[in-house]
Amino acid sequence: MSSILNKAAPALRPFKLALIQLGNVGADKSVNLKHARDMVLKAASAPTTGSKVDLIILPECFNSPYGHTHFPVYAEEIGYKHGEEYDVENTQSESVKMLSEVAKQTGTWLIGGTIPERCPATNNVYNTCTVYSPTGALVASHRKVHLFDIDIPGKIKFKESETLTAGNTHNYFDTEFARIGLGICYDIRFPELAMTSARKGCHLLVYPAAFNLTTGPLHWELLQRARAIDNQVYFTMCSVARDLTAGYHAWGHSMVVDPMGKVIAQAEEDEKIVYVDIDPEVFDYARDGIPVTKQRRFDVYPDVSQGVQQ
Ligand SMILES: NC(=O)CC(=O)C(=O)O
Repeated sequence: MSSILNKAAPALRPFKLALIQLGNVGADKSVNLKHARDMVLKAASAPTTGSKVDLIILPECFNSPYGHTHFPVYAEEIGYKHGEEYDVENTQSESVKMLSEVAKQTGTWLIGGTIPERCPATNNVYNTCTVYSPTGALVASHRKVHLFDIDIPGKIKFKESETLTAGNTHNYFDTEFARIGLGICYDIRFPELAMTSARKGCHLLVYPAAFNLTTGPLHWELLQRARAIDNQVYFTMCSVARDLTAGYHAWGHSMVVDPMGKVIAQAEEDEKIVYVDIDPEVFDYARDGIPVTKQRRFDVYPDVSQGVQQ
C-alpha cells in the first residue's frame, strides 16, 4: 500500500455508515471478539434503509473491560506502521485477524474501535484504533494521543497513564467516498486534533469513545457538536453500551452530528446499531452558507495544522 499522505482528498460522496454500540463487553476476550464479529455481520446485512452499508464503526475498548489494570493484560502486538505494507495474514493479533477477516467477508470499510496494543520493541502499551479496507487490508491506525487522566472528587478518578503510553501522531485515511480523520475519546477535548484533520481535508471525523456517567450528560453531545461546527465536518463518537455491573459505566449515546451541528442519529444506552446516510449536500450547504473555511486570519493567529507529525 502506498502512503496517502500529501495526496489530494477524494471528493465526498453519499455513503451509509453503521455505528455499533456494542454491549456485553466482559472479561473473556474471545467472547468479546466473537460478539463484535457477529455484530459487524449483522450491521452489514441489516441496514434499515435501502442502500448497502459502506463503513462500520466499533467502539473504544471493545475486546476488554475499560480500565488501566486491564490494558496490559489484554494487549496484543500489532506492529502496523502508518503508510507501510502490513502482513495481516501473519499477524500475531487475534483482534486484528478477526477485524480484517470480517471487513473482507462483509466487503465494507471497518473502523475497528480500539484495542490495547503492545509495542514489542519498547513494551509500551497504547490505546489503538485500527482501520480495514473492504479487502481486509489494515490501512491506518491511531494511538490515543491524549490519555484520559482525570480526578473529579466524589465522582470519577481515572488514570490511563498508569499503564498506557500516549500516541504521538495525527492520522487519517482515504476511502472512495470520503477522507476520514481519527481520534479516540478524550482526544475530542483537544480541538487542535480535529482542526488539523479538517484542515487536511477530512470530511468525517470518527472517534471511538467511552464517556461516563459524570462527563457524558454534560459534554458528550456538546463536544461533538462543537467539533462539527468548528470544522464544518461530520463528527461521530461510537461508545460501548452501558453496563452497570462493569468497573466503568459508559454513557453510551453513540451519535452522529452533521456539519451544521445537528445531531442526525443517536443511540440510547443499550446495545444498538445506528445507521446514518452521509449527505455531501449538507457539507457544502454549511461551508457555502457560513464560509469560515475561506475567512481565516492566519496573519492574526497561527494555523495549528502546519507541521503536524503523521
Ligand atoms: N474516556 C475518555 O477517554 C474520555 C472521557 O470519558 C471524557 O473526556 O469525559
